[in-house]
Order: sequence, then structure tokens, then C-alpha cells
Amino acid sequence: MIYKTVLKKLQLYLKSAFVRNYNVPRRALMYVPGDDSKKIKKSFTLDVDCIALDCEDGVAVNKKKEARETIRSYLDLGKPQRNIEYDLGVRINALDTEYWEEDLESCLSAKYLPDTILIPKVENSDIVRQLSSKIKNLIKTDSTINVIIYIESAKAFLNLVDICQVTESLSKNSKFQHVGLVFGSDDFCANIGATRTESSLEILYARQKLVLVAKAFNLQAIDMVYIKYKDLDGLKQQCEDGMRMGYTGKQVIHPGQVPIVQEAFLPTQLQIEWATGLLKSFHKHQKDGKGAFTYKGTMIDMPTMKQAENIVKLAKLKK
Ligand SMILES: CC(C)(COP(=O)(O)OP(=O)(O)OC[C@H]1O[C@@H](n2cnc3c(N)ncnc32)[C@H](O)[C@@H]1OP(=O)(O)O)[C@@H](O)C(=O)NCCC(=O)NCCSC(=O)C[C@H](O)C(=O)O
Ligand SMILES: [Mg+2]
Repeated sequence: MIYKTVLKKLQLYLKSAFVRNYNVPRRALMYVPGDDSKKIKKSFTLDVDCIALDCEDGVAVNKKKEARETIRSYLDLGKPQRNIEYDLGVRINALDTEYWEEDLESCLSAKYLPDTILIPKVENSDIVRQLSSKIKNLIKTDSTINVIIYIESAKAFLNLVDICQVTESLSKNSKFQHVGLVFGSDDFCANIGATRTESSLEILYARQKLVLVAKAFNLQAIDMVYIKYKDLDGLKQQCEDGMRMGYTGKQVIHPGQVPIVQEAFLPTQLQIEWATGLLKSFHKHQKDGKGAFTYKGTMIDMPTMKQAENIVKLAKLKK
């Protein structure tokens, strides 16, 4: 009995080290309607970091059951292996709908679990508590699943810090790991009654707040969707704006958007050279016992160092 308790505690303690795909990049997070088998098959052929099989807004109300069952049949077959590592997720319906429990039950009882569950329209920490206890009941093995939370309303933004604190705390004794926040800009605009403009100024505050809180909790920050999917120049521009704000990836709705997004969220050659040089210089100065130093005319200390480390980490994904 004591042995079992100690073992359980040890497993929970070690859990974070074994969470699947915790550190995988999620530059492009591509939605694939769960009821569309043709699109699902197509998504498995694409060079995309993250596939989100969708039960939510990409699926018509009268196709919810079909989407859930189709997704389940693909999960039962096992995650198709590709040359590159990728994340296979399922976006369930929001917790204030009649669908979410069946969505979650269906995908968490599949022969092979998805890597990640994506939870839309999280407005407060009670939703996370409800989700956490459901996940605990459904996962019968020692497996752990990643969770990505969508913030897409005024209330959700007011409660954002509490949502992240409660999720972090619950994940310590549950079977999930919170890995990211998504800015659901379209639902957010509808919720606050904003009128969309080319510059996206009307959502600037929310877009920045999401990154800020994500970084405070060491989470990936996934930017707004660009719905004019044929306008690739506009997409590139919006990706670059998001990356400069600190976003680590972006939602994508069409295969044509994937290469642009995946490329945009990689550092440029110039940034890589800057970061590599800075790290070399940093290590030399550390040996000499100097904390702050000057590199290419700029004062460098620990925060700039960490930015350089992030760039070098991402650069490893460059072909
Ligand atoms: C927008 C679409 C309906 C367009 O689809 P379609 O008309 O089929 O486009 P194409 O003919 O140009 O497609 C070319 C080929 O690519 C395949 N395809 C298209 N889209 C996808 C996809 N998402 N995943 C996989 N494969 C895809 C087509 O089947 C064609 O294949 P082939 O014939 O073999 O060449 C469609 O793109 C679509 O449904 N997109 C997803 C829409 C969606 O999920 N919307 C909800 C997510 S956005 C969101 O939730 C925002 C957030 O929550 C917020 O609030 O902001
Ligand atoms: Mg949404």
C-alpha cells in the first residue's frame, strides 16, 4: 500500500518530464473539420506543426456526431508517422454546450490518445475545474494529455490570470499539462461588438494581453486566424506583426496558409547570426565574471540572453 502511494507520488512528480509533445513548436495550428475525411487525410500529408481535428466551429450543428465519430475512427488507427514531429489535437465543443462531454469521452477512450485537447471559449476557472475532473475520470492509464485554452470573450480576458493559475495548479494532480493559449479573435470581436479593420487596432489590447499572460505562465501563445485565406501577402504581414509581439504560432484554416506561417515563425538569418554571436560573447563574459556587457553597441543582460536562446532553439527547425 505504502509502496503504491510512493510510486504514484513519484509518477506525478516526474509527470512533467514525460508529457508528450510539451516542447514541440506549434507555429501553424491547422483546423481540419472533423466530419471531412478527405481533409483529414490531406492534413496528414502536410508539413504542419499542429493539426487540430475540429468538433467545434468548423463543423455544422447537424454534423457534430459525425465529426466526433470520424475523429475517433482516425484516433483508433493511431497517429500517422511522418518524417517530422507534429502535434495531433482535437478541438472539442465549448463546455456550455450539449456536445463537449461526448466529444471528450469519445477521443479520450480511443485506442490511441490525441497529443492535445483544445478547449474553446474558456471564460472562467470553474470551466477548467469541470474539465480537469472529467479528464481525471476518463484517462485510466498513466498517460498525460496537453491542454490548449481559447480566450475569446471580454469575460475570459478579465479572468485570464485566474484561469491560468487554476489550470497550472490543477495540472499538478491531474492528467493534463497546460501548454498554450489561443487568441480567438473572431469570437472576441463578435463578443465585444468590434468592427474589423485592416490594421486590427480594435483588438490590439487583447492581442497583447494574451501574449503577456501566456509568457508569464510559460505557455505558447497562438495568434488570431486570418480568414481571407487567399490573400497570402496579408497573411504574411499579420504573421510578422504577431511574431514581433511575441506570439509563437498562428491558427490556420487552409493548407495554402501553412508554409507562410511556418516560415514566418522562424527567425531570420540575421537574427540567428545576432543570437549565436551574442551567446558566444555572453559565455566569454561570464567566464570573465561580467554580468552586463556590450554587444554590437547594445547593453546585454540576462533578458536579452534569454531572447537569444529562444532564437537559437527555433533556428534548429530551419531546413
Ligand atoms: C475554407 C474552406 C472551406 C475552403 O475549403 P475548400 O473549398 O475545399 O478549399 P480548396 O478547394 O482551396 O482546398 C484545396 C485542397 O485543400 C484541402 N483543404 C482545404 N482546407 C483544408 C483544411 N482545413 N484541412 C485539410 N485540407 C484542406 C481541400 O480538400 C483540397 O484538397 P484536394 O482536393 O485534395 O486538393 C476550408 O479550407 C475549411 O474548411 N477550412 C477550415 C475552416 C475552419 O475550421 N474554421 C474554424 C476554425 S477558425 C476559428 O475557430 C477561429 C477562432 O476560434 C476565433 O474565434 O477566432
Ligand atoms: Mg472561436
